[in-house]
Amino acid sequence: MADPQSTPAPAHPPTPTPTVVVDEVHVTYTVGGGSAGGRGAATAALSRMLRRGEKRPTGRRVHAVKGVSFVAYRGEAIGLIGSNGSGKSTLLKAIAGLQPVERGQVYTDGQPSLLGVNAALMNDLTGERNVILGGLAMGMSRTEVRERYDEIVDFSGINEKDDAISRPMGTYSSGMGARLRFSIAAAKSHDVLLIDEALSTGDARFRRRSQQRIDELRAAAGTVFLVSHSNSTITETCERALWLEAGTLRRDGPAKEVVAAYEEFTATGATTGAK
Ligand SMILES: Nc1ncnc2c1ncn2[C@@H]1O[C@H](COP(=O)(O)OP(=O)(O)OP(=O)(O)O)[C@@H](O)[C@H]1O
Repeated sequence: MADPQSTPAPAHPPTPTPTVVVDEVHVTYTVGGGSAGGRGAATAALSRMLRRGEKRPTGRRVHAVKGVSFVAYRGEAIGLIGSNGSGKSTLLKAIAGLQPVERGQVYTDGQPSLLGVNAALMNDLTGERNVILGGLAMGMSRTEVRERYDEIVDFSGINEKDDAISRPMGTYSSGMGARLRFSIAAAKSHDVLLIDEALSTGDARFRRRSQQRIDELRAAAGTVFLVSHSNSTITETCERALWLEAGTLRRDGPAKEVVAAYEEFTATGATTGAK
């Protein structure tokens, strides 16, 4: 009988589990066109009166994402790169379900969480209150938030010099705010974590810590998407990258190869669709 020690079972790589399927997605914004609601309602009404009889202008359409398709799998960290205005943030918002899709479909397995530099924390409240509210908003229980509180504050590093956590968030530098936001979001494991530029504002030490945490989140079977203009952050953090240009997917593959192609493209000054 064969010794089971000496004849290892044939290696069958585990079947990858899809977590996000983006199928021919189009996202369009309508800009202007005389919206009567909100802050400018009186001005809009006045300009309508003055223009009475003129043909009403229709809203200008910005086709931000144009037929993008890909499948993301459990355990992947995927970088999104591309010129300003190429549709990266819009695509993340569409995956998070925060931006309606005009055509096509987004399927996600589990709840996606979008962590943006502008993620809504309250400037008037202290860092401490924001950690609690942010934790609750992400679906943690009060007990979980209490248990993780010190860890979140330590991870953010914002209390290293003084007691910044007891100050209103409005007094933080943009880097400090971004670090606290990342720390709150990263305290919980996510099925699909979408990070928009949050890492680029931190200092080198914080970036290293964040990368480690992203690796842990991936190991906990999540999928991480990371939008960044730092090519080195993308290649250090992600093994796969998607390059968007003017709303279309130019390349999808190993991060190093995609970043190299993008660098070649930017070196020639051929950027299109820049804001
Ligand atoms: N709320 C909005 N209303 C109208 N147009 C928008 C809106 N948000 C984005 N756009 C437009 O959609 C296009 C894609 O923008 P998006 O922010 O997704 O690009 P991006 O690749 O994330 O850019 P950046 O690298 O500069 O952050 C741009 O032309 C932008 O002007």
